Amino acid sequence: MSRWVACFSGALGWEASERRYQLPPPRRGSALGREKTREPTPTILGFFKGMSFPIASIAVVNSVLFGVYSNALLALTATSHHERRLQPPSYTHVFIAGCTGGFLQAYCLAPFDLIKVRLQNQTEPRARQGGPPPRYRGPVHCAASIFQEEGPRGLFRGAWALTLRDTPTLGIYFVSYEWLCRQATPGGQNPSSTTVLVAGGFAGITSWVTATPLDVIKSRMQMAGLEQREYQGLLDCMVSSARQEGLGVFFRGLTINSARAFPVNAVTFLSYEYLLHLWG
Ligand SMILES: C[N+](C)(C)CCCC[C@H](N)C(=O)O
Repeated sequence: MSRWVACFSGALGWEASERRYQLPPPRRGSALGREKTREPTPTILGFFKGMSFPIASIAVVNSVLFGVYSNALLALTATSHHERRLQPPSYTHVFIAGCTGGFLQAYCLAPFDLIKVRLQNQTEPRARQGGPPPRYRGPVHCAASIFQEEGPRGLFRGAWALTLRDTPTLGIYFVSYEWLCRQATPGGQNPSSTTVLVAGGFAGITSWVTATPLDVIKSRMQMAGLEQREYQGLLDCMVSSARQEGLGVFFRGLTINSARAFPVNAVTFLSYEYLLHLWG
């Protein structure tokens, strides 16, 4: 039980905006014929658009990830968290446990992630006078509309790409974290808070670097239902994106993903370790 509770530490993670992944929007008419619409004044709040929902959902998702990971590691190694400092698990076991956690969390994450991507890509500003109302009024309305318009399976659009993105990369995530902690910690001792922060931060970067190509594809597939653009599947999305925009498309958002990954995952691992220590 304590292990699952500890996993709520993950509530600290959230994901950056997805707008960067989409194709550039079509130009709106020439300078002469351009409509005079009043754009709302940009505010700092724009950076937090659509964030309340991911923050709430990430608690559930990270609980599943860290809960499955630590229980899978327990089943594989038969050693508790405390015993592991003296009998460290093999990297193969860490990788398998991480992949298991990644695989299961991807399915819980899929509908939340889809709603987040759709809301973040909604470009109609709420405040525009006389403009079209936003397609989705909020997360619940978004979920209900997807369900109605695209069916229950619509809520799992892009879930395959998400599973492919998260299964191996979360294995890499936990292996990097373990490896970095072991490098900086004398045998048999617990890693210091600084080590946990730095190792967690770099583990986040490593896993996002490896996940970014499939992250781009996943987001495009999730938007496809809305944009009336159908891809035949994952491979078709990859090939057509690469054809139209070159191979660089697979690394779109890499810098921002990595910059965000360091603090988020540093704090996630610190709270995970701290809570396990408290209740483990
Ligand atoms: C596997 N992938 C790279 C997608 C995520 C890995 C880190 C998970 C963390 N919650 C975060 O959002 O950074």
